[in-house]
Amino acid sequence: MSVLAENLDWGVGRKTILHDVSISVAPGETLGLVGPNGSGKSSLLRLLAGLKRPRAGLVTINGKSVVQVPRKALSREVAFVQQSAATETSVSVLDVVRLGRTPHRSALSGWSAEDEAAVTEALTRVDMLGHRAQSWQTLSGGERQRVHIARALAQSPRVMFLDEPTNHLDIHHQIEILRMVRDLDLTSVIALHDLNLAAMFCDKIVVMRSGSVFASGTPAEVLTEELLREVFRVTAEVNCITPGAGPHIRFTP
Ligand SMILES: Nc1ncnc2c1ncn2[C@@H]1O[C@H](COP(=O)(O)OP(=O)(O)OP(=O)(O)O)[C@@H](O)[C@H]1O
Repeated sequence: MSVLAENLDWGVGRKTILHDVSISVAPGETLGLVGPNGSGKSSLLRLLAGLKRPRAGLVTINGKSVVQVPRKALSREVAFVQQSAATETSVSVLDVVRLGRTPHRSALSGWSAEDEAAVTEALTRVDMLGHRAQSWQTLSGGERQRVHIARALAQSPRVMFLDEPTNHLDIHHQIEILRMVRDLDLTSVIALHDLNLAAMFCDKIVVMRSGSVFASGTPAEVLTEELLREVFRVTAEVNCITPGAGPHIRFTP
């Protein structure tokens, strides 16, 4: 499914938070959203997921305006892993991931073998099946993050929005989660702070600055030494070590 944002404006009160933002994600593509703190990445993801309405502009997923699709129907296609999402504390890991199946069930339908298979597969993919009976409250920060990703996967979405999904994760799980999202047959938009991971796993990168798109393109086109200096205020060497792979950034003191 394609995701298209056209000329989005959004703000709170008199404050403009996003201005004239346009992005386009082709079916199956993984788009990385990068930018300094406060540049508007989470706000843009909320607009893309239909949780907020833009003041101007339009978000369409597969040609349909997200704010016009009923929420349950949207949840069958679109999953959103939000930053530090909260969960009721007195539930098990399995309960949390089972919630991901809600959009696919009606009031009358029982728990099906398909639901069970989706939950088991999601837990396996994030390496949390062995924790399924554990209370969510007792999980570590990285384990909680992986369970929230599993809940989104259990939705069997065709589009996924992820807000800093690698937060709290050790380097093995950072790489595994991003590899999995890239390799799944879905369209994804991922807000990320680690520019080397963005270069490794994203087909395209959009760089946000002060609520607007500063640059967009392939990692090699976008992640230049000049852009890193101008947008992120860091000096770095950018090298393409392996032909065909993304650029590698070495930050210099
Ligand atoms: N509801 C709100 N009311 C007032 N200001 C807001 C609101 N939501 C976001 N902002 C402001 O909008 C700007 C963009 O915030 P946003 O969370 O989208 O940035 P971000 O790029 O995701 O940042 P970070 O990298 O720190 O997570 C920030 O300055 C933030 O303080």
